[in-house]
Amino acid sequence: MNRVDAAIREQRPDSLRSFWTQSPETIFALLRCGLDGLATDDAARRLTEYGPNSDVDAKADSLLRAILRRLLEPLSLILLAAGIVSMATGDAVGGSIIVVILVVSIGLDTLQEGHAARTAEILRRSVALKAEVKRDGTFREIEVAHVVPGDILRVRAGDIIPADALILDSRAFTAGEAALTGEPYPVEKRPGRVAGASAGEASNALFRGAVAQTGEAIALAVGTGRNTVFGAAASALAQTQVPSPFERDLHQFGLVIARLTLALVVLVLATRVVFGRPALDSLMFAVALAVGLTPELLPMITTVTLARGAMRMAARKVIVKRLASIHDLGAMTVLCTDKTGTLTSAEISLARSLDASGADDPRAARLGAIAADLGGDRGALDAALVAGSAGAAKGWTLCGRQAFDFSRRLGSVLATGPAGPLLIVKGAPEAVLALCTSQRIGDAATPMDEAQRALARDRIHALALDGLRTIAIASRPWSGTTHEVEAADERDLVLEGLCAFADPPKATAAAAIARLHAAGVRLKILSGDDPVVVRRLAGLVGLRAETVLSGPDVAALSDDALAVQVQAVDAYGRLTPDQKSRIVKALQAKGAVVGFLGDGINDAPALKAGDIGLSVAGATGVAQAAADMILLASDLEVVADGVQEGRRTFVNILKYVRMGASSNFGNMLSMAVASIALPFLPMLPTQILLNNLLYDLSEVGIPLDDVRPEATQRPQVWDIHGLMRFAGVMGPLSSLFDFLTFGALLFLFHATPDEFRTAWFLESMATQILVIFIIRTNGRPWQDLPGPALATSSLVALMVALVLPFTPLGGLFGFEAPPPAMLLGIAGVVVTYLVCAELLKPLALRGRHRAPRGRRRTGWRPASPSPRRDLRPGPRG
Ligand SMILES: Nc1ncnc2c1ncn2[C@@H]1O[C@H](COP(=O)(O)OP(=O)(O)OP(=O)(O)O)[C@@H](O)[C@H]1O
Ligand SMILES: [Mg+2]
Repeated sequence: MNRVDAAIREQRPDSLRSFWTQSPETIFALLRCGLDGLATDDAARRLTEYGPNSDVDAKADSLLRAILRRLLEPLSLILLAAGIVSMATGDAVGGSIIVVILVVSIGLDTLQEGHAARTAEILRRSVALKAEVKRDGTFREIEVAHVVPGDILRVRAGDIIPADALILDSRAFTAGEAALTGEPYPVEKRPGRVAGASAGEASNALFRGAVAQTGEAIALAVGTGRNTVFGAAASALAQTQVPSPFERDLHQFGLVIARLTLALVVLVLATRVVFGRPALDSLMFAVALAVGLTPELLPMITTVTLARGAMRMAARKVIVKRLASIHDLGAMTVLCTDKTGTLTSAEISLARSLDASGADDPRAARLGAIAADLGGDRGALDAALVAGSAGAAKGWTLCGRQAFDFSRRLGSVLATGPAGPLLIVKGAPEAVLALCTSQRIGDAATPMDEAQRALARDRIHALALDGLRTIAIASRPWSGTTHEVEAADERDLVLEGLCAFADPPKATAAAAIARLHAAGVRLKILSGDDPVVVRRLAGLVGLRAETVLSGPDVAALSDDALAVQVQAVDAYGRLTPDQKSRIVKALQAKGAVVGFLGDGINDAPALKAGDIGLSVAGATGVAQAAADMILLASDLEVVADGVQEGRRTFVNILKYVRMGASSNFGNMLSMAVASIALPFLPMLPTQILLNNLLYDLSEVGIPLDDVRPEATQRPQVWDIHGLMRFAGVMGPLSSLFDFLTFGALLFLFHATPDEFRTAWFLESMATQILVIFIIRTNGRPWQDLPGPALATSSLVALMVALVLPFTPLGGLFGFEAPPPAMLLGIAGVVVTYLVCAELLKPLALRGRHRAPRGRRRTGWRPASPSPRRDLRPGPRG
């Protein structure tokens, strides 16, 4: 890949370094292209020449590399070395067994994980962002990765800029480059040569990774992939993902186990060496012990479980971009959503057009349509305006524009029509009313005073009560020469009237909200729309709607006060983009796991702030880029389905973690103690490795295991204290039975070392594997049987473990068949252990005192959405 990079750099004419100082003609010549864009075959050729417009797939793990990565882990290296040493020192069989076991484990792991990761990647690609480029003379959408230098791009508000490009034409275009240049405010971009060589001065250039905030631009792609001014930094920034709470917790868990393992192994090794036991044997034993203790399947189990979760979610129309977010979705306790498109249908329609006195008059809608057609955004409102007055913009030309701004909630267009240039302002009614000094009634414009403004507000209120959302249209005849519109031009306006839109709730919304609520997820509406419209909708879909906080209310509250308010209020209106993310943070401050569902540029900050960002296919690029998951159908039903899948996935990961933390750890702990107490090794290193391999094999079915619906009823939160409690009960229980086995073997059956090891191997395998059936469920094992995959993997592993010692192959591992009486004794221990484990399980799961308050307050027990529910015992699943 580096070679390709270097080759591109060589080919790239130096003058393209600061391409914005060049004229378009020069660059057209350099890149051998033109205004009409590229032909398909030319583009394909350039794609091979310049490489894909993406960051070099450094992470694409080849099979070989995946194997090497595992082999180069310290434990594997030690094992490999140990195997080679024993082969060299005469124990050819022992040595090769170690090597074979190592190879099989790594192979199993690599295959499983590789396959899972690939399927997840394919799904993720299916929602990759698109770019609009001119190919064979017409604009079409292609994958961002296929954009090449020489392409003519069209970027519009809400897009992520796909490549470094020189602007050829623009309309009220501004770009947000904060992540690249540090400039906090959107900068205006327009054609025209620039002399300055610094990127900050390049007002005629677009940079890959920046965000198109407003307007529209046509530009010539100059640099793609890493070969851009901000290079890899741009895309790295765009994709920076702080590890999710779940990933951090898993990592933490791995660290705890690793430390314990290290301490134990060093202790065993030191003690044995001090007591003069053979050094190589002791080292091998210690290493085998370490292998046995390491939850080495954890990465595989989580990846496979999450990837399977992603596949199941895809079948339910949710595409997962960040795998770990599946768990976060299952943990979600509050879902914030914007209104249009999720709670209401995306197709808003124009219902009425009124003049300033409230009489029906098409003029307001017609002017709105002209503004929307000539200089609108891609939002639903503008689409409805254009559709509502077909052909209104005929005969009008655009002269200037002030793009719609979500903080000011208005935008304007300067257009020349039959009667000369006219400034048309449209936006949220209160924002536009504040700028009007007169109003049009019929054909006459009369002055507007405070009383008339109040009348207009009453009219808007009445429309809102009917469920109609309104925007206001105002105008001002333009005198003098036309130029780009500035905010200062939006004064002394004539109120033309109101456009009212029908935006009825989706038929499915109320049921989906009820379903989410039953699953412990509260819904909150965070809208930029009129609080009255929001209140009405909230009532219709079954949310608490007595109080609706509006943007100014929110602005007046301190962070602490807001954190209190958000607990009780479910509906918010007239929020700015920043207020949306402020509310998300306020909810998080009180321990909620917050999801945000939105589709607009105005939703991007909140999508980033939320623990899980959800967007929809067809949403603006920034929203999709900021989201962790993309819904293929914009419907809350889909979210509810996804929540179920997220929890299901988590329950399965937890099964493995619980097993590792209790049964496996308990067994290895007894092994360590026995190795110090006994005059001989309690199990040979090869036997421990075999034990570990078979145990891993038995758990391979966990990602595919069934989960009972009860187990996914409440949000699932990782809880390290709960896990410790579980391990604290189940671990010692397992060790206790191990010691009973030792005692019986030594003092009752007077076992020889080989018989001892074999008998203990059998006991250890049987208890470790069979206890899966108990630990995997919070209910009774016989009422909640495992899925076929887990049943098969565990029973096959168990069969191999139970049969192998009695076959000729068993001799190679140093096994010696124990006498029947001893076998019977072992069977008795196993059965008693399983019964005790089942009896003690409720204790391990419940614990006597409450876990501390806060984010991770409960474990596999459900998190309670309200304090009242806290008092009830969690359902058992
Ligand atoms: N294209 C537009 N033209 C005029 N006014 C607009 C336009 N887009 C938005 N507005 C005004 O700004 C307000 C906020 O915008 P918008 O409704 O898109 O925000 P939102 O938070 O995404 O709301 P929603 O929850 O409905 O999706 C609107 O209620 C409307 O008054
Ligand atoms: Mg919206």
